[in-house]
Amino acid sequence: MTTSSKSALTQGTVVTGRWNGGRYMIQRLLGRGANGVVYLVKQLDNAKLYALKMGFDTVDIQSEINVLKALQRQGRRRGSAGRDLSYLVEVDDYSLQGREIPFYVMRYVKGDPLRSFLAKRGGPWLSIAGLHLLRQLRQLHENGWVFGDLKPENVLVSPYGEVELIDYGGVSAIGRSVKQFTEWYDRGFWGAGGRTADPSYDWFSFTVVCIHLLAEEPLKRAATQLPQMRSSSDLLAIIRSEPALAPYRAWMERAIAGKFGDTAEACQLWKELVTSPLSRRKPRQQTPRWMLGAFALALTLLGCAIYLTLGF
Ligand SMILES: Nc1ncnc2c1ncn2[C@@H]1O[C@H](COP(=O)(O)OP(=O)(O)OP(=O)(O)O)[C@@H](O)[C@H]1O
Repeated sequence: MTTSSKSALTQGTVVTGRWNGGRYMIQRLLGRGANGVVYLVKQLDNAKLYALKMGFDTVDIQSEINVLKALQRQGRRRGSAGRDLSYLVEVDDYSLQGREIPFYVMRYVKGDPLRSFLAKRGGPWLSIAGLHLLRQLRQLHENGWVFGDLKPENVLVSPYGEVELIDYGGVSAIGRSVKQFTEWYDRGFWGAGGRTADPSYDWFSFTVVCIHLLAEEPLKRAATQLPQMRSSSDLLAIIRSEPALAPYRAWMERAIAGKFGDTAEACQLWKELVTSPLSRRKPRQQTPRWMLGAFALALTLLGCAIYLTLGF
């Protein structure tokens, strides 16, 4: 695909599907990645907002669509009330300057990427967002898929810590090779295992994502060593020494070693640590009064989110 599909469509442009005739008006650009451009659009028939992704490459976007369709079918078959049933809205082509550009329409996820969410809310919110993220991964794994390219940019978080995975371009069937990955979060990069798609591949990436978000500097130092020096021991050393990771230490050691029975167990253990006293311990140093107030408010909000998530 040439630059015509890579350059952004302007606000107000109406994208009409060639085969189904769906009409979507571009509201604004949501983001741009390696595989496509994503717009916020309004469906003209019902004025609902959606996210519309236009692919740069027909093969890449088609494989993403195939995964989303398969997830939808599996969700229907199992009668799951999961999100996948409504995530993919429609698939079509858009004719632009004599070219057919494949696109798909999906649910618009209103949220912040994981990094900005934690920057706004504070590190302890990783407990709740992490639990939601693990539940999303469990759903995928139980349906026979591995997410593969797990990284902070592919995780959008709602104000209460609910999580949506976006970008299904890296999803692979369990047992196949992981088809898309990003160095730091890749088990192979750390010499810690192969790139066969199995649930433990995602547990590993999940752990490096958490380390990246809570202990960026030591991770950066370890990742920029010579490849022959790099190993999972570097990650374990960070996990064991960084105070911000202390609440998650035991869980992360198991994740790096791939030692959960399945992702349901990984979720259960994460849930237990989220509710353990260590993860809720308050900082001890002298803190200005206004900051204590803000901290108390943040703790209350976090408490509410945990309450809602765990369904007490
Ligand atoms: N459903 C959605 N709702 C809201 N925003 C979205 C949605 N899907 C994607 N985005 C935004 O668009 C950006 C690019 O989307 P996406 O990651 O799917 O593209 P990509 O080309 O596959 O990216 P990558 O380079 O990571 O492979 C995302 O970072 C996000 O900000």
